[in-house]
Amino acid sequence: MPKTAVVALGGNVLTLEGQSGTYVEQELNALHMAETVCSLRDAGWNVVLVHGNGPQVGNLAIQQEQGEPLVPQQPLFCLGSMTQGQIGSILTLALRRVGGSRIPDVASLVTHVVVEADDPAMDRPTKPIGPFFDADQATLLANQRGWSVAEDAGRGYRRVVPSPEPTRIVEAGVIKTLVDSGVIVVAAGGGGVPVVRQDKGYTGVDAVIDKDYAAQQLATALKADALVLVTGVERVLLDFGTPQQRPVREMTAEEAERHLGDGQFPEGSMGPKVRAALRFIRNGGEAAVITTPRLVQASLDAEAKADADVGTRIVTSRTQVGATR
Ligand SMILES: Nc1ncnc2c1ncn2[C@@H]1O[C@H](COP(=O)(O)OP(=O)(O)O)[C@@H](O)[C@H]1O
Ligand SMILES: NC(=O)OP(=O)(O)O
Repeated sequence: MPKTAVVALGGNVLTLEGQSGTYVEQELNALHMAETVCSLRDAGWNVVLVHGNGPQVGNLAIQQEQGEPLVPQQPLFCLGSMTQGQIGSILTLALRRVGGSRIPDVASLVTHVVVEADDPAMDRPTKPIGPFFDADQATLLANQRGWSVAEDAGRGYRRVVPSPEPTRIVEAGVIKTLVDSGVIVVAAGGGGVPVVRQDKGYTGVDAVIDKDYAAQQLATALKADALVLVTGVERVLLDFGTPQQRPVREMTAEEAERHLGDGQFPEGSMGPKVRAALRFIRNGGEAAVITTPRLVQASLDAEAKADADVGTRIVTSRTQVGATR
């Protein structure tokens, strides 16, 4: 029975820092990610890809604003579904191009994720979307357009929107059926389209769910063997951004919890990744990995030698002596 990895891919991996988000940029960046997924397939893993959409959904929201009054704006949750189509298509094309006959079918699934209507996060915008601005531009845009803006992990200012906790993946059952039959599935993109339960069915709410938390929910629901959080840094760093910063090769759940409690990982960047990894382990998962596309394969190798070039592994119990550096 092949193992299953749920791989979360940051929106910032598709639109790199300094890029504006053209189609060609995203297409090229997706090819790198496709190489990683194809190597995982070659190593016998079933793969579910959960992509971010922060840069893309924010760009789309600006395009919507510019379109007024010629065409009506669509709600934010609906823009989330549009980015699932956009990025799902880019990833599918990249996988087919890189994988050719090596890979089976690829399916990108519009996915809805249930949130609670009374989640306090709905009144507290925290999720950065769209382009980066300097402080003056951000203040101007906030005044002109009624945006909430905030500083994003030392990289500049961005629009921020509510980001409630995902509680259930509506399409988890069909995703499992596809994965079990060997299909590479792109699902819960952008954290999923946020919906709340109604008497009959669901209705969308204006928010952007954190894709790392949605990926964890999905990984737990699928009883996946690994949760892989792909981002722009090879390893999680302790004392990030200080002269004392140092990489972590392996953290037990207890250590991850302690470092989170000590405020080592900022909300809106590394915090959700470490918390998602921790939740996966606490809900029965074996190992979670945080790294760049280049090191995914090696990082999933639990037997990797102590000096191997790997990312950060979050595990139930220590596998390597002296692995936390
Ligand atoms: N403790 C830390 N260790 C490593 N990177 C950190 C840490 N704290 C903040 N970061 C920053 O967080 C970024 C990852 O978060 P983000 O860019 O939001 O992720 P995503 O790839 O999902 O878009 C890293 O590239 C790094 O700049
Ligand atoms: N939805 C989401 O978490 O997107 P990013 O990973 O791009 O921030």
